[in-house]
Amino acid sequence: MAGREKITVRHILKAKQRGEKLVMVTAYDTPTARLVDEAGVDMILVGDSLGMVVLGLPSTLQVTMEDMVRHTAAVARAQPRAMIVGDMPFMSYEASVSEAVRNAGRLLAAGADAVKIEGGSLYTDVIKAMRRAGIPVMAHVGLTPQKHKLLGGYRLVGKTAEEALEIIRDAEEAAEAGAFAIVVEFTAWEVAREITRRIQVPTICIGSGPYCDGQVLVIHDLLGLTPTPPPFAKRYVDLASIIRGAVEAYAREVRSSQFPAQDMYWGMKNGEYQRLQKLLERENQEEHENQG
Ligand SMILES: Nc1nc(=O)c2c([nH]1)NC[C@@H]1CN(c3ccc(C(=O)N[C@@H](CCC(=O)O)C(=O)O)cc3)CN21
Ligand SMILES: CC(C)C(=O)C(=O)O
Ligand SMILES: [Mg+2]
Repeated sequence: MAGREKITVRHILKAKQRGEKLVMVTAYDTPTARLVDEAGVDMILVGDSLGMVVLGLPSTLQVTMEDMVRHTAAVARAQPRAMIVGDMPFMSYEASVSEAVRNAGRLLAAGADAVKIEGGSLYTDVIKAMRRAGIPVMAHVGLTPQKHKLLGGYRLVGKTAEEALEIIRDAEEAAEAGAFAIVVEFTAWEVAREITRRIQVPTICIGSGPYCDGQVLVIHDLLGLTPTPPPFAKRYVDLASIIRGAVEAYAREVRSSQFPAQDMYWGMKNGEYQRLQKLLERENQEEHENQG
């Protein structure tokens, strides 16, 4: 998508009508948000994958509103042209509609342009209430990692006609309730294609094939910083090797006294070192006099 102006919900909807693919990637901090924005992505997802790729947590279930507010604010400080989507963490929108709207409001106040919730049919009340509050909301269907315990792990979903139908209904009802886009995660490709054909709002896919209006990837997977990435995550660069190599070079140079070299340290003003020596000598003498 060309142009310099801030990307809004209108742009995202128009992209589908024009047949232009949408590009989304995660970011969790200011410098990364700046870089992915300079690369020209349409949307930055401050994902709750934060917990797994940045905070070292076992799953996304441990991620809190406080985590999401802090990292959404960090991304917003990059002032990206891309739309910032803040993931609603586990238990921030399930217990009640009013709590969901309040928590979504916190993410917008932190700088998000929209929020994302995991679910479809079961969350139409939440989607409608957010719309009523003027909060753009993205839905997320297929594999929903916050429900991995119920789903039985992080597996491909929609492989049977019954399961496929359920996912298609999720997407349709979320769109009907007012979601402006739908993330379709790790479904059989036919399911994502069917959803993409049936709904007016764009589908943003991850691990669900090419017949979608856009794609999303976790930045650490794309950069090669995830030790065991999901099978659908393409690694565009091996940053892990690059980082390890750079730090090994630094360690070598410190141990061999090559770093810091002459051009990387600085001295006092002319004559000041000699004056310092005299000051130190005088202090030494005074100490002796006081003792004796
Ligand atoms: N780094 C990262 N990238 C992601 O895309 C991502 C996260 N983390 N965390 C949140 C969710 C979880 N996702 C995942 C995680 C693992 C698999 C995966 O490895 N699937 C295996 C089977 C694993 C199992 O059975 O336990 C597969 O081959 O299908 C898929 C999606 C996608 N999301
Ligand atoms: C995998 C994407 C869609 C996500 O929800 C996240 O990064 O948290
Ligand atoms: Mg997420």
